[in-house]
Amino acid sequence: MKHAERAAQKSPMAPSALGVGRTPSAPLAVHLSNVSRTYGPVRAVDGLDLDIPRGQTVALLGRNGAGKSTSLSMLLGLLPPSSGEVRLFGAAPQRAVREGRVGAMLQDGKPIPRVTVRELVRFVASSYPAPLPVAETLAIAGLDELAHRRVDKLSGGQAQRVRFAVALAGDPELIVLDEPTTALDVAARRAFWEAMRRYARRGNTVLFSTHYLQEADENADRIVVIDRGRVAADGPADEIKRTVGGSLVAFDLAGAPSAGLALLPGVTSVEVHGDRARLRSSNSDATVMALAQRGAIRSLEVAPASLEEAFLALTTALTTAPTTAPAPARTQAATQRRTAAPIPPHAKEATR
Ligand SMILES: Nc1ncnc2c1ncn2[C@@H]1O[C@H](COP(=O)(O)OP(=O)(O)OP(=O)(O)O)[C@@H](O)[C@H]1O
Repeated sequence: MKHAERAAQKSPMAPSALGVGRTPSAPLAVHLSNVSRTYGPVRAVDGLDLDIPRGQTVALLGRNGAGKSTSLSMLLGLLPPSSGEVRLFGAAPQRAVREGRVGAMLQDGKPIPRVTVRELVRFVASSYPAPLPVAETLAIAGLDELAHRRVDKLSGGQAQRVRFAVALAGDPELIVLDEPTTALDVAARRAFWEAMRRYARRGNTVLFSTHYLQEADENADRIVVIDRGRVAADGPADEIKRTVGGSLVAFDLAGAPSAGLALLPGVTSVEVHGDRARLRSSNSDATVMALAQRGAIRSLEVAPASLEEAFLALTTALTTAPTTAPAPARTQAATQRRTAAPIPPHAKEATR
């Protein structure tokens, strides 16, 4: 079947084609409304709102302990929220999972010994009401060549693609991936994302968490940054970079003092490494003019902030325990205000 046809079948316009016993289509694949989860005194997720329309690929970013895995577990119905509402395709997550509409690849999970890749995928597919044909699953996951190999004898990257195939076997419309490429080498990561894009091109919805910001930038239509269990930013990568990250202005101090740089127009943070100063600016034109007036333009460079810069501006380093008390919801204006916060000096090490 052609991709376009399959995508059309999965559209809200064609509810009858969704498979035996599936609940009627809803426009949203994912709906989380004011969802919170506490573990004793730790508030891991704190009033999270997230709507994902069908067909979108969304990356969930956040520092260690930000609440990503907890959010994904609640979304999949594996963990009950302390409060709030979780719906997948307009129904309870357990129902969507039972109907095969959701596939997941979580952080844990060991391969079953002594079965081949094809046998495993066939077995998993047989447990769903309307599975994807095994050959199609193997092709999407890039496992044609490995179909006859034992799953417990594969490399880490190959095993990860098998886990992806297992998540695909029920022909889900939504796939949830928790740090899917951790510990994979560059080639294995590339192969994995190619497989994921083949799946997404069929009109499916993808939600993945990652610490590799470049992967999010390259593979997601939309990025949701979580900080202390809340949404700190939500939008296309370019928009987040532009509105949150601002620009980076770097120049050689040439022996001049760095005092006062933080007070220049537009400057929101200052880093000095040896003789090189790096300023983050929300108005690079004004910053450069002011530097020119100081005569500080040796080896001047102006560049848009990377997603990593924006991410660092948005998230708080976990130097202390995660929040144990409710904090005010972060609005768009609050997000903008946070741009003014200096980058914590240790922040670069805190993200991979
Ligand atoms: N089962 C648990 N019991 C107690 N606290 C937990 C439990 N699971 C998670 N937490 C705490 O909840 C917070 C959020 O954890 P979570 O695993 O959701 O974060 P994460 O963003 O997925 O982190 P990472 O990037 O390190 O995987 C952390 O402070 C963590 O220590």
